[in-house]
Amino acid sequence: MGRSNTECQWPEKKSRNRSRIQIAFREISAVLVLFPALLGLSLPSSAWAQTGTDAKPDRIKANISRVDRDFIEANTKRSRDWPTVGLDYAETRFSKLNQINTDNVRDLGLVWSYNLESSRGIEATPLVVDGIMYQSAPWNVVHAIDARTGTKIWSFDPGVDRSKTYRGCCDAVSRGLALYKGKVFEAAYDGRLIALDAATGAKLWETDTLIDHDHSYTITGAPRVFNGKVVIGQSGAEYGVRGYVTAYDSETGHQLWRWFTVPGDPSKPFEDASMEAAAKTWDPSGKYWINGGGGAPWDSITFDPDLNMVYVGTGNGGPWNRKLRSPSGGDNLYLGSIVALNADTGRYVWHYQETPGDNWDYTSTQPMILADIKIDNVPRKVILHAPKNGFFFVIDRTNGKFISAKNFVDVNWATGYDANGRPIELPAARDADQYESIPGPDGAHNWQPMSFNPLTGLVYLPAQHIPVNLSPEKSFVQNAAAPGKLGGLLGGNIGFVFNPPKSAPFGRLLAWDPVHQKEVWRVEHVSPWNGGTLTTAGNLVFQGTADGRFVAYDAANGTKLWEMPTGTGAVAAAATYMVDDRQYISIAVGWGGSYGLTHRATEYQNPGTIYTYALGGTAKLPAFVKYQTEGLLQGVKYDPKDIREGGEIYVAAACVACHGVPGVGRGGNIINLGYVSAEEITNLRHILFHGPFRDQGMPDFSGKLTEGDVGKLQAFIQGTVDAIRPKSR
Ligand SMILES: O=C(O)c1cc(C(=O)O)c2c(n1)C(=O)C(=O)c1cc(C(=O)O)[nH]c1-2
Ligand SMILES: [Ca+2]
Repeated sequence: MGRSNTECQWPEKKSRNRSRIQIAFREISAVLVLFPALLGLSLPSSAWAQTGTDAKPDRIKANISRVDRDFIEANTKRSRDWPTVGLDYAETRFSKLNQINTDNVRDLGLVWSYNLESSRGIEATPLVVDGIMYQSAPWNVVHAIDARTGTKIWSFDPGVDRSKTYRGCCDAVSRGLALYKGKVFEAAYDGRLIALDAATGAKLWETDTLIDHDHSYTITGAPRVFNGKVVIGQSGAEYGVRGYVTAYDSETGHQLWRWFTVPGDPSKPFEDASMEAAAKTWDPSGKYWINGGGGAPWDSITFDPDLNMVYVGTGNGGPWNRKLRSPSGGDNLYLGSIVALNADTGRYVWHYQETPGDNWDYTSTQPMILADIKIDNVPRKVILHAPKNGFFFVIDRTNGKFISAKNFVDVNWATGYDANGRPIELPAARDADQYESIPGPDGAHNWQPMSFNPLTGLVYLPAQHIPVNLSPEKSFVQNAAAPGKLGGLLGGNIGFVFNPPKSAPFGRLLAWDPVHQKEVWRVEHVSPWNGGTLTTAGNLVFQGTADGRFVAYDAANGTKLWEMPTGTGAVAAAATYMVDDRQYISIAVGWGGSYGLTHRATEYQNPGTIYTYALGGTAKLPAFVKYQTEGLLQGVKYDPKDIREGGEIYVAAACVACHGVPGVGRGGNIINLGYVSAEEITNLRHILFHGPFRDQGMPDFSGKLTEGDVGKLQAFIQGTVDAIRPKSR
């Protein structure tokens, strides 16, 4: 599906006189987007006018105590509140509110803004019940806010050790919170599940959800709560972990059940029959269990109260390259799958594997929507899903049977799915020594939530194209992963690639008809990595964009009806709710996440901010802060013969993942090393060894890089910048 986008070109194609090396390095910035989150920028925090709150703890306690299954199901009928991350159990992000609609949306104005005082990605949709808003920010700082006025009620900082941020691949993000019977639940980056008193922010209990701390586990996903159980997965499949989901008692934090996504060491007893079955699809000669095999369920978990099933979206293989993980092949269950579990026991019920034998970081963790739709005039209970691999899936959620799949952007790894729901693969995608992966590892759709409007019958999907050249990693050391350690990255599929991808990246908003599996309308954006969507009974779709706008479209045809600037790129999805009979819309903005670490599409770098809008709102936007850097790096001494080896170190030590390619692009939410002062690069050893940015998550390279490596890195950084510096005539 999808017209090809030929008018966009890589910028370098327009200029002719560039050396091969600079082109290579430019393309690496698009290639390697998935490693430890390092430097943040410290931002000035502006003063925000706030007008107070009358939200007293007793009132909050009384209201949030009501949030249980009955409340959430009742709210699904009217959408007055936004009590769960995806609005309802089905995670439709379709609000029945229509006070704001296509006729009056032009009168939408700002009511308040709230400074989250952060410089990293904001990915969470706020929860709002009875006018009390709960928002999670980077490193899991939780804010409780009066939604009428934007006044802080309380905030809670769980004290995540920021110097360990490099343990995760893709920024210090949190995808949201959960509410249940008077408590706020959050899963912290360091693996703790924490219950807070919704009225006061006091910690009620916390539990360590990680099975070990030697492997590089983190958590970025939102917990889900149902029937007194808090369910959470974790992240780390780029770094060698074994994925699992666990349910905890919402009152006490005691573990109730756990289900692993991939099998463990076959010489030990299997945890359950589903693991025994899965092990048959892995080649034990890969010794995959030493590093876990992957499958980290780092985002989507949904619940169907009627079927009493929990649906888990599982992650990619670790390492990505199947030849290293499972040398003789195999589907490697349950990577890249949707798995249904019994909600009471966590026992496996069914699975559908969207990407058998993953080789490309094609996770199925992307947000699911449970919908009841008619297909061939027969009512079906389905899951709508657009995982990274570029196909839109409709799956029967009662039994996991494949109904249909269609690519929603161009893909080059498979031509389609057969009637049994198996992809028809193109051999080059696994066998080529160098392969332009489309979709690339950032996916044709990533975690940015889609929404489904039953009135239009359309899914609003933030789609993208970020091609990446993959090549088997020559220096890969089997089962020796450790972030920030030379040669220890677990990609296994990312060599030092010299040729740029042939196609240009893009981002677009798609309106997708899941019944007929076809695109109905699209909006082209200036950049990939745009926000999740919200749709309403006012016939509207709302989306934040990478280039710093919050936009409303007509849900039927995609006509743009309204927009406001946001002062930074927006990636999270918005929420809407009623307070005192007035409909509000809130979005938390803050540029970041995997692609956002190294790329940007705005000239502004405002701190993470919640914007709240209503009809007739007249509040002023906060001042926008220009993104500023030093000029192009100049004057660092180096030996040109060190450039190439320095580049290999720059890739292997994962510098490129957070800092991009020196001088190519001016950085995402982390600085590009081509735009810092010569002193900083001259003194690089002081930054690499026991350096000053450890408290922002940069690894300490002591003992991992040598003094000689430092000189080579300096050569690569300054040499690359010199290669691309515009020549004076
Ligand atoms: O395999 C994993 O464990 C894992 C974890 C995460 C994460 O926790 O954020 C991401 C990914 N993979 C990933 O592949 C990916 O594209 C990605 C994007 C983002 C983000 O927040 O922007 N996280 C992640
Ligand atoms: Ca991944």
